[in-house]
Amino acid sequence: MKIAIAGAGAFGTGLSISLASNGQVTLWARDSDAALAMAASRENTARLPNHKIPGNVLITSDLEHIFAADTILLAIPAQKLGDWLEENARYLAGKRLIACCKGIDQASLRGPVAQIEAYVPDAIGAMLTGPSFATDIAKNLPTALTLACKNIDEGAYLQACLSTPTLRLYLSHDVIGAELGGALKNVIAIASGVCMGANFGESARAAIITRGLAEMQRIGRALGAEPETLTGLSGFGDLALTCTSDASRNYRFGLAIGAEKDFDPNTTIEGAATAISVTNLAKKHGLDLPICRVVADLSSGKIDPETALVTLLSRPLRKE
Ligand SMILES: NC(=O)C1=CN([C@@H]2O[C@H](COP(=O)(O)OP(=O)(O)OC[C@H]3O[C@@H](n4cnc5c(N)ncnc54)[C@H](OP(=O)(O)O)[C@@H]3O)[C@@H](O)[C@H]2O)C=CC1
Ligand SMILES: O=C(CO)COP(=O)(O)O
Repeated sequence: MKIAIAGAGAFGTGLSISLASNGQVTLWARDSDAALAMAASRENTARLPNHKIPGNVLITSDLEHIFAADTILLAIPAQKLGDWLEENARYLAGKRLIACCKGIDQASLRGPVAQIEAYVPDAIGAMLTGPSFATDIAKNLPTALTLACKNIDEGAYLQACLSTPTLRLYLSHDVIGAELGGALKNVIAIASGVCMGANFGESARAAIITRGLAEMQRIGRALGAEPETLTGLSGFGDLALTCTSDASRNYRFGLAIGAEKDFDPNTTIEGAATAISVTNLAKKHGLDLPICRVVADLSSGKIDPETALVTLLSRPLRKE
């Protein structure tokens, strides 16, 4: 298997470091200066500083190197994936394309694998997702992820090739569940951060995490996801990590909203755009996802944390 990674952000770089323990890997950055600097210093100082990139990672801005691989990990933010796939579709036919991003596209309301299927129908689409900070992966700390692929033989092949002694992949055929878990946990992490930033308390955060999981299960049921996926690594596992750790950018974004502080607008915050996508998806399917809805309004500055709290608490009492 010839492995390439498109997207040299924190996650793409972390994955390249980890997968290099299995053999040669190609890492593609869209910016040629960034690629040259990384190749010279063997470090991604902008996105993943203080982690050495091994010599068997070819760092390039030349897409030809990506297209020479049969297996391409897509570590490009979810809102940018569709355009990238559309632009490069003719070179991606027949390849194994593994989405490593977490989100629902705002324009199409599709998850990452559905985007692959839409733009490159004859590729083998898969999803790599679950609780994993790029820094932990780069340090080869023990990590367990879900590899979801509808084609179970291809999935098993990818599981074997992309696992390392410290990166343990569990196989699933439930692509929709894996897409939804990764996407929604970021939305709930923002809510969790807002809760802590606004000093609503740890009990309230536990309620948000639990009711957030209920929203994940509600939309999962409507879209045909398997319940076990949403309580597995790619659902509950990633929700637990992201809702409780300062290392999460989505959680920190929520903290800043809660504390009414500024936040670097150049940070990748998948949950903000996805909150809007999910709210629209819920409308389309006649579902009530109140936490996702307030996160969409908080992220776009339409409401403040107090209003969000009143909105959530004043809803009619109901059965759990
Ligand atoms: N960081 C983490 O711990 C984890 C991240 N993920 C997921 O991985 C995905 C990427 O996140 P992450 O790497 O952290 O983000 P970063 O912000 O660190 O990097 C984003 C990368 O995407 C590139 N990029 C942005 N827009 C485009 C585009 N239009 N075409 C091609 N490349 C583009 C950026 O290039 P440039 O530098 O030139 O702007 C940059 O290399 C997200 O969906 C995230 O949820 C999943 C698990 C863990
Ligand atoms: O997805 C992640 C951990 O699994 C990374 O989370 P953030 O994008 O919030 O940093």
